[in-house]
Amino acid sequence: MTNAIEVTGMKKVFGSQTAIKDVTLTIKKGEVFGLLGPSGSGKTTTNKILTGELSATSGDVKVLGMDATKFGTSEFKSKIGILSDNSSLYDRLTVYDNLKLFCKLYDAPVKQIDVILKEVNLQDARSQTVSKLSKGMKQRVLLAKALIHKPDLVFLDEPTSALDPGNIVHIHRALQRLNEAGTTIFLTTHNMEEATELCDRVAFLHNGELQEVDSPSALRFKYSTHAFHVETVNGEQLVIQNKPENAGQINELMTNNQIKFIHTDNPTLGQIFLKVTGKELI
Ligand SMILES: Nc1ncnc2c1ncn2[C@@H]1O[C@H](COP(=O)(O)OP(=O)(O)OP(=O)(O)O)[C@@H](O)[C@H]1O
Repeated sequence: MTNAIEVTGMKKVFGSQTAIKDVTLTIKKGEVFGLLGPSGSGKTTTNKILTGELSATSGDVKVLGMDATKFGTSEFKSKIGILSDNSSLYDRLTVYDNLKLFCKLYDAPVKQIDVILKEVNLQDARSQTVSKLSKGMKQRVLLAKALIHKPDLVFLDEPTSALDPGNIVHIHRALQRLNEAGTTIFLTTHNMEEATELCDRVAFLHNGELQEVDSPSALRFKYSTHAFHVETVNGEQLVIQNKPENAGQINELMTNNQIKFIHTDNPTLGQIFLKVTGKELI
């Protein structure tokens, strides 16, 4: 099995509202995949269907080779990790005791606690009571909880939303190390910088439909105007198309030491999303 997730024609209807229209998607094992979309686009619904919290109205959903009928089984639960809005901790217990409880629940060895606390850079907080932790530290404990049983695939719903830059860096580094060790990551976010930094591929979700699925780099190239933007030492702003016939102009500017700044037009994922859907990502 080389695919971690296989979704064909997935649809989810809530009463009169269709939250997910017709999503078809394959995610390979070992990938970091980002589902990007603004509020209400269907990210959480997708996540919940893939983790078994909700059933799709129609379509086929396979996760780690198992179809949706297996999503309630302990085998399925032992292979996936979840960090979402619903994830919680026991406030009155220490970080260590919280993780010890989850070790019991998942049948994971307690020696894994110190390994995972190191991964999220929280070794020094192991004896602290959870209620006394900052929001960012709590989020890192929640990530540790999602990873304590060494799942093959982790679902992360907005893992860094409203966190300060320091905590975001700790979480991103932990996710990168996790992925290097072979874990597949399914990330839902509306944070385009996060997606650009972490994801091998992203998909744009707009009104319950996928609009683009590709690597951030391929999307930025596809939607680039392929022009050089030059600011000269005299403050002149030039836009020069990246074409062989313009090589002489750039060469002349360089030879005469006229270039103050030069950069290619690299649209951000947020700008591309706006171009594709007509909507802001946030
Ligand atoms: N249980 C539910 N009952 C009715 N409608 C729902 C339910 N859950 C989600 N929806 C609707 O489905 C659509 C998609 O919601 P969803 O929560 O998946 O979006 P989202 O992209 O995760 O948004 P956010 O970033 O704000 O969490 C929304 O219009 C929402 O109102």
